[in-house]
Amino acid sequence: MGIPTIKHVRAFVLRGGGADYHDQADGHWIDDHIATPMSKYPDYRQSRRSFGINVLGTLVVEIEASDGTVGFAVTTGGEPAAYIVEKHLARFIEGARVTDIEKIWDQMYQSTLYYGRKGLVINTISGVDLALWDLLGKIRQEPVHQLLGGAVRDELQFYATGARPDLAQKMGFIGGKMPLHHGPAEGEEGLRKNLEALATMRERVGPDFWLMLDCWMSLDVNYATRLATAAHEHGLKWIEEALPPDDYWGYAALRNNVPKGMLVTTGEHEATRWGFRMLLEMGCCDIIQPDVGWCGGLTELVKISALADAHNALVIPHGSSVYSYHFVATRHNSPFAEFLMMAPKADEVVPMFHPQLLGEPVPVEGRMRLSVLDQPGFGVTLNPDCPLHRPYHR
Ligand SMILES: C[C@H](O)[C@H](O)[C@@H](O)[C@@H](O)C(=O)O
Ligand SMILES: [Mg+2]
Repeated sequence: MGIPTIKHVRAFVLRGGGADYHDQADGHWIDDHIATPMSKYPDYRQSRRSFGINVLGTLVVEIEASDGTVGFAVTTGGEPAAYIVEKHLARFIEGARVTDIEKIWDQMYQSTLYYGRKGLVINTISGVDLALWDLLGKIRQEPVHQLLGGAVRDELQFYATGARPDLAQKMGFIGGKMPLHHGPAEGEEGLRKNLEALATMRERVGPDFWLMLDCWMSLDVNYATRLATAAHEHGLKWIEEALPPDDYWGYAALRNNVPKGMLVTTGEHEATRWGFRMLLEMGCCDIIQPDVGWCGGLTELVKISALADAHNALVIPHGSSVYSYHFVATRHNSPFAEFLMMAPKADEVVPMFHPQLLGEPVPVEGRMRLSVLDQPGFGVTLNPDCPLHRPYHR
């Protein structure tokens, strides 16, 4: 029987958590006075939703093959991403074979170069790419990690991102990454509070549990250097995304400045092999953290990971649920993974993309057996209780 072709691609939008996981209600740790590049404006300091971190919402890409199989994926993109899928990218997808993943990726990328390259357009391409991998896995009745060449480990281990590394330690995670709460605009008092928060958590977790700070692009080289230097005495394992993504020169300087043994990490808002080539060749970081739903999808992340491997850099994808789990399982230079604690008080394990995906696995005692991922494709289905809206129906 011939290779099925793609009959339809459909783009829907969803609100309320899920892939746009910053889209949460009041009182959630993930929106509690976290330092950002907007923190210099007091009106936008308390809440990231106030400046629009959740403005896009979730893009759902659904791809239906000629044999009736349907693959899908979710990522951050919402209505503008749906427009790009339906009005632009659909022409490269419909009519292609389900195995034409590389060709479709190249045509989507090259055809949007004049307005894409990073951000929303690459998020959108990522969503289509992930849906194509899900579709191929479902047609071949294989999990995506097998399509990628197979797992290199039987179990994944996770660090937890959230407000409570002390609770994450009790739950069996290998480390805890805390959001930084104060940026340079809050001066010496803010720096002192940042360090007090770290010292308090170190006191609670003891000397060996990994503690990291996520700075979400909010700092400058001098502030980040002072923070890292002072945080060294509290055993900070890595300082994450201290600077804006385009400041490759700043990251290279920061990596020279931080105390020996402290890691510099970044990449969740970087995109494509060319962006990560810059980070790697300019010596910006020790660990790259691409988000597979934002960097170009799985097809691009495979290329990025090979580049990193040649530079002896680890690839620890920014938490993106099953999409990063299947990838991490297959890469020797991805020895652990991120799990974002999406419970409002970071006090229990809930699925990262809750409530959008049925069958979404979660770490147990900070770990995930590979067998949990042995379903066709990415092994999840869309929650029918989430009301899909197709804004650009064709
Ligand atoms: C916790 C951070 O502020 C972000 O919300 C988080 O999504 C991201 O930076 C991460 O590394 O998980
Ligand atoms: Mg981060």
